[in-house]
Amino acid sequence: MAANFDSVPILDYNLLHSGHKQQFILKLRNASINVGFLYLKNPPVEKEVLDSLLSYIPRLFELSQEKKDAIAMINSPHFLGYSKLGNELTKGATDQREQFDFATQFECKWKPGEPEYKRMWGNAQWPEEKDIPGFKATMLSYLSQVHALSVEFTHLLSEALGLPTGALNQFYDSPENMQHWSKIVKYPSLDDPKLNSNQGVGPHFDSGFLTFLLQASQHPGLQVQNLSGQWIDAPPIPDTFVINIGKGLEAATKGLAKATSHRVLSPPRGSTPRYSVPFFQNIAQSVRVTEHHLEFPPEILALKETRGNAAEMDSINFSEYDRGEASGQANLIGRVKSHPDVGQKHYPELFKQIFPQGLPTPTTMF
Ligand SMILES: O=C(O)CCC(=O)C(=O)O
Ligand SMILES: [Fe+2]
Repeated sequence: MAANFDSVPILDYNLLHSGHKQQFILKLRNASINVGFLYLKNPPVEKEVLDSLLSYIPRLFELSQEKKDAIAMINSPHFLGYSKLGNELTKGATDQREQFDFATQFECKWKPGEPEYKRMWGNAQWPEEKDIPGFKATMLSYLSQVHALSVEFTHLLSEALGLPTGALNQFYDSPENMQHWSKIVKYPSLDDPKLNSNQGVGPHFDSGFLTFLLQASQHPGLQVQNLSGQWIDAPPIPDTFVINIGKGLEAATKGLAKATSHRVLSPPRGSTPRYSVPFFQNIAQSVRVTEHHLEFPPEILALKETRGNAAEMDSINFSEYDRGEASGQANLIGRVKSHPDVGQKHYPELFKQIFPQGLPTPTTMF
């Protein structure tokens, strides 16, 4: 029997600084092995920065269509920029969300002849300062605070999995050689005449190490799939982030830490839009996780056996990690599948391998 879950555990960051670190670590062990998701209450991000970001989000989407299109993702070999509603696919079906993909600051280092995936990291496209003064600075300080938390979290996670504190550092390059992604997402309600399904985002796994999600409005809609395939609600809880494990971390731990499928349902009729801000922690692009071996204590490995494995899931996969691909390549394939038009323009050879028939016709699933 698989160890199933029927809710997402809540871990209080304050436990770490009030003499209860061990309690936190034990909860993190359970969450990472058995659930793949957790809420982090009282995360160490300044309230001022959070409030400022929250107040910018509706204004960002209220920019004119012309200004949004000026920074469209199709301009960017880095898959950064604006995607209009219905421009993104999850497992071939259209997602009903509008979004801006941003990232931590990074100058593209790719040179012709080097692996293509290195071209994927580079400058974000930002709206013009005069159109939304102060937004870029706010977003960058938000990203740098969440980034600091993500580094701390990999250390906590190492301890939770019975490893030395720095054991996961081998998957990282020095900070100036790393880029991490984030995006700001709007899910319109079913009142929007442009919607042709309730798939805010379809069932999927995240690709990287850890995701730190800010649910930026008070809407339910996020759901997490448990081992028997049921969808468990993960509604917004004040002063929390939702943190989940990506396929990269799952592969690096040979399935001990679990990546969990999740999705978002569009807000119902009569509702205001739902907003969210995920931060995706990357690992070094050249790392092949299959070449790294982590030595877990037997009593921790035994917990994986007790958990068991999930039934087959209707979610997109990142099997490239297990096939020995560089993590950058696994991510690039994921991006081309999600944004085929951008892939076709900037990575035509890879695009042809993935979509030999040309641009896919999206399916819808109301
Ligand atoms: O918007 C959300 O709450 C989740 C988004 C998500 O899972 C993703 O973009 O990977
Ligand atoms: Fe996700």
